[in-house]
Amino acid sequence: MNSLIISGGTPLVGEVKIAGAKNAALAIIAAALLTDAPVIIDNVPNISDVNVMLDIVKNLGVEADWCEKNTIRIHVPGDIGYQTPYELVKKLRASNLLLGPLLARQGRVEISLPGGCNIGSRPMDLHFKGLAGMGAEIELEHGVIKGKCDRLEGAKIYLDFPSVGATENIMMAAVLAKGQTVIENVAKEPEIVDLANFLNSMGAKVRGAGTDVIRIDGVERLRGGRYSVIPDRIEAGTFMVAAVATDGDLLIDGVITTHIEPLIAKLREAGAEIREEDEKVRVRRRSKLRPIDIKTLPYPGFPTDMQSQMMAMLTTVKGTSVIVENIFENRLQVADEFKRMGAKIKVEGRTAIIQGVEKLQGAKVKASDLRAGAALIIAGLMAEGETEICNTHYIERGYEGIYDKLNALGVKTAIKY
Ligand SMILES: CC(=O)N[C@H]1[C@@H](OP(=O)(O)OP(=O)(O)OC[C@H]2O[C@@H](n3ccc(=O)[nH]c3=O)[C@H](O)[C@@H]2O)O[C@H](CO)[C@@H](O)[C@@H]1O
Ligand SMILES: C=C(OP(=O)(O)O)C(=O)O
Repeated sequence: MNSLIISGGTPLVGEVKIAGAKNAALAIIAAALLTDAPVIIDNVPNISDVNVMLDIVKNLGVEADWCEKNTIRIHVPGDIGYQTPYELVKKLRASNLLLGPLLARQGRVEISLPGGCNIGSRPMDLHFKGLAGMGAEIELEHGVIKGKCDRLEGAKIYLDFPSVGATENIMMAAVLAKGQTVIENVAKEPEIVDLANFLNSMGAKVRGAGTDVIRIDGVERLRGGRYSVIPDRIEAGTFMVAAVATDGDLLIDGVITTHIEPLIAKLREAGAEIREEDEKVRVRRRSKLRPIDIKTLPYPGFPTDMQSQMMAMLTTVKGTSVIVENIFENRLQVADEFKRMGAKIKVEGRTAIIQGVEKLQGAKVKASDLRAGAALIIAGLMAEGETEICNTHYIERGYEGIYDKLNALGVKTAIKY
């Protein structure tokens, strides 16, 4: 497995362009299976998660290819398969988003329990409950989710927790169902709204995305079309934190600031200056950084996908910062890697107590998930000397052209094979 070598001590200075949102693009690719007509999707990030998703749908018999840089074309002219192989789905958590579309389209699905990063137990009970409420029979046999149904029927579904994936799966299943589906206590993430906008652009009737209740009136069929994915708020946030952590000065192109309000608030509280300039955001320090407390929560709370990067930044902020991780129980494990670099962090259950140190030192460390990898890049940039980050495949899951972007900002990186 490859490692990334980073020479520390360079403030990030310059301009960086943000790619399309991974988590919106993955759901939209799955949703494109709901129509027989061709669909063109623009602003798709060219990252390994998207390429694995394309391989999975191609394996089902779907035409799915890049037609330009960041543009894909998906076409499902007729019947497709309903079984997805373990070898592919083990690489990608979001492969579970095929459940709703395959049930709606084919009336049948067999998909191995999805893989992905080791960030927590990640059950799928809410996906199953919602789909079963609409008439699907779902069971788990030898690690394979098996589902079948006649035409799904609209239903009233309450989610015990506002799960992003469950909201998306139920939404996608409901657009072709008979009658109205009402989903309560849904996730409100911007990627949910993007998926709803995409579905509506194809003729679906989805209302309320971005609020607690989504209402979907099922239609007979969807048409094709062309749609552009929203910018990736987590990639943007990662560069924002990196700019502040390295005492740099970055102009970030492609940020919808309303999508990252909790991050902006926390960075400002820590001493950052964040200014909007012509649809770009300029980020640098305003003052010496101060310790802060963070609690991760479903949107519009502070995103779990930005927690590790903030922890990296806080390792050298004088005083005591506290992070509570409420979404994924294993996401504080990155603290052990920061400790190899000289950080002082105590983890108790879901809480990390960070005592700021003067400096981090470069070390050999290991990414255990995508955002931990991104956070270790930030720590490597902050540290004295060289940092070697093992398991770069995690980073490549979600950051398009990350090494080139860093190099363009003056950072020396190398890949060790
Ligand atoms: C591809 C994608 O969009 N990934 C994002 C999505 O993941 P994902 O859709 O998997 O995250 P969920 O919102 O479903 O999970 C949130 C919490 O709900 C729990 N849960 C979820 C489903 C279920 O059936 N039962 C259950 O208990 C999970 O264990 C977790 O504690 O949202 C997460 C939370 O914002 C992000 O970190 C991921 O980047
Ligand atoms: C956890 C993430 O993604 P996934 O849900 O695809 O594992 C992430 O993007 O940080």
